[in-house]
Amino acid sequence: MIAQPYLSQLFSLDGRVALVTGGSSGIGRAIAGALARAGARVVVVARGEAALADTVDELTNDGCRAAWVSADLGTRDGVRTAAEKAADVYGEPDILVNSAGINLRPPLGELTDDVWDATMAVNLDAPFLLGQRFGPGMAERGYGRIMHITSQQAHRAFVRSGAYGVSKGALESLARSQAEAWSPYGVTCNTLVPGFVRTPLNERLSSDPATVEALAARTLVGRNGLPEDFAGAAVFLASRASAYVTGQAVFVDGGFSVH
Ligand SMILES: NC(=O)c1ccc[n+]([C@@H]2O[C@H](COP(=O)([O-])OP(=O)(O)OC[C@H]3O[C@@H](n4cnc5c(N)ncnc54)[C@H](O)[C@@H]3O)[C@@H](O)[C@H]2O)c1
Repeated sequence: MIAQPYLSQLFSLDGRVALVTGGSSGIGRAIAGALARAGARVVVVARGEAALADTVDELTNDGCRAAWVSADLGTRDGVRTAAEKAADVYGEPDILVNSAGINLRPPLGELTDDVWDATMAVNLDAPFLLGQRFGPGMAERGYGRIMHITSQQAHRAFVRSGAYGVSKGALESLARSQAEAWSPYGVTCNTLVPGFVRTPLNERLSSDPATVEALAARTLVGRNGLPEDFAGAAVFLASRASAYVTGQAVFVDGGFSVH
């Protein structure tokens, strides 16, 4: 039987350090906030200093411990430099959340090498490199939580899936590889799969009310997602409560994927 004090400790992130890429906007920002409010010290890594500073101000004003690192995760040097700067703040992370992502939407027929490379760099290479940098240390310390934010497009074709769907499908596979390598050492690796969430990522799609309504109608809950919908799942996957959950795709999509 699980005693009550033990149950609340299960979800606590006190003493943990988290690195959240894309933590200055949308889903990543909501996750960074949730992890910080659950007790973690959080470093947000993204592009754009104003949004980063604003995110960290919000958290520190709320009594949380948070810091930011500005980086271009679209280059390998950018990722490596960001990783070292982030680790300098509170030490190596126990929790790594890869939320930074881009969705350039040319149909496959019009896809250039440049769009392909840029998509893979941010959506797939950066999560891989950060995992390689921090996963072994987590395994050595006996506790780690890696989460990647993927997409419905990892699981089925959509209009203009192009490079984006491929990058997210590969990220699902990366999570399983990481889970296979590190789960025996206390490091779980999972993905969070959103439905449609209005954020700067899909500004153009979001500006068409008919599309937004049609997407909401495809959920079982009857509405599109909000960044805050990811808070609970992220705290669960970051905490000791999820010790036996690894290599999984956790759909936070209001039932979109099963409707
Ligand atoms: N919004 C949705 O409907 C939706 C659906 C499925 C999947 N996703 C995924 O969720 C994740 C978060 O998306 P969001 O909707 O919150 O997007 P967003 O545009 O609100 O945030 C993206 C974040 O990534 C960062 N970023 C982008 N390119 C970067 C780069 N080169 N270097 C450093 N940082 C960079 C941005 O600075 C920002 O913080 C993405 O991986 C996205 O693919 C979103």
